[in-house]
Amino acid sequence: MQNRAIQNTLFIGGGNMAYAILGGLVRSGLPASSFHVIDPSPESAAKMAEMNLRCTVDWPEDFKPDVVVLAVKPQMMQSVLNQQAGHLKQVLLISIAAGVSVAQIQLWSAQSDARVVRCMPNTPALVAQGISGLYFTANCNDADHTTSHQIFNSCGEVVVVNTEDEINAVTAISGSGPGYVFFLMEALAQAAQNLGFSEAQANLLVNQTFLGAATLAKQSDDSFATLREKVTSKGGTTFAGLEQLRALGVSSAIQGAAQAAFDRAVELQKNAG
Ligand SMILES: NC(=O)C1=CN([C@@H]2O[C@H](COP(=O)(O)OP(=O)(O)OC[C@H]3O[C@@H](n4cnc5c(N)ncnc54)[C@H](OP(=O)(O)O)[C@@H]3O)[C@@H](O)[C@H]2O)C=CC1
Ligand SMILES: O=C(O)[C@@H]1CCC=N1
Repeated sequence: MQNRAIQNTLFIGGGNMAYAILGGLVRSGLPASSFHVIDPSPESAAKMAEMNLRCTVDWPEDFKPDVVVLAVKPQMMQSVLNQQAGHLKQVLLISIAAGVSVAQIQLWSAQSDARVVRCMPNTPALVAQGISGLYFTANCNDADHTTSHQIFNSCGEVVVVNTEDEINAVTAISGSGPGYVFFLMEALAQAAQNLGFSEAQANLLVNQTFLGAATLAKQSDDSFATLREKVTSKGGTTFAGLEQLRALGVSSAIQGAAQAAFDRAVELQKNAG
């Protein structure tokens, strides 16, 4: 059973990530009238209209939200919170911005006791296959926990972290993670085309390989390493391919990518302050 707050939620920022979360929420069966989006861009308004969601440039005087999701770029957060501070008293503030701290949100919204949740979702939320990290400030009440879980469970799975720094780590792994995965998919699809497949065939081969491997890994008790070994016949083709990945340092490169994303989240947090 949904509580009332989730059906009274305003998003500030209606870009890619807001669209994905709202897509998950609407597909979960919540009425479009539960939500309102503020975004100055006509493209965002058009995309929201596809889901029958109201999107305005200014604060809607006829919509009094219980929850406000802060979904603008980190660099915009200070000016947005300064501008909207008068509307944000008593509401639950859920920020999805990378590298913007609870202290900054409380300072910029002029509410030192604001109930703030830092959330790090990812774009597969759009197809209810997201994963979101949630960090709750101590002054969030039980209803805030329930509401936040309901919002992000409607878009996939939820992991609660106990320290704010862990949200930067979630950002580096699953927040940015789909970007790394799509990068790998692009590379494998290019390899398929190099071997003579059409673009459509290449995309089908790659899509189903990633989907199948991820589904198998999720449903299996085997570790990722064991699953990899089960594909790799002695002296066979996978072995030859993996040798090349090892020789080129792909594992270190991926760990380096996650570290760079983490460092950038920390840097954004420092610069924003
Ligand atoms: N994309 C992702 O995969 C993820 C993103 N995030 C976080 O989500 C947040 C949004 O990212 P993303 O959706 O990718 O970014 P987008 O640029 O797609 O969306 C931001 C939107 O906010 C709009 N905007 C700008 N100024 C204002 C304003 N004053 N009031 C209301 N809206 C405004 C922008 O309009 P305009 O374009 O006209 O400036 C744009 O439509 C970021 O903080 C990011 O860290 C978190 C997890 C994953
Ligand atoms: O790239 C970014 O900064 C955002 C945060 C995680 C995914 N996209």
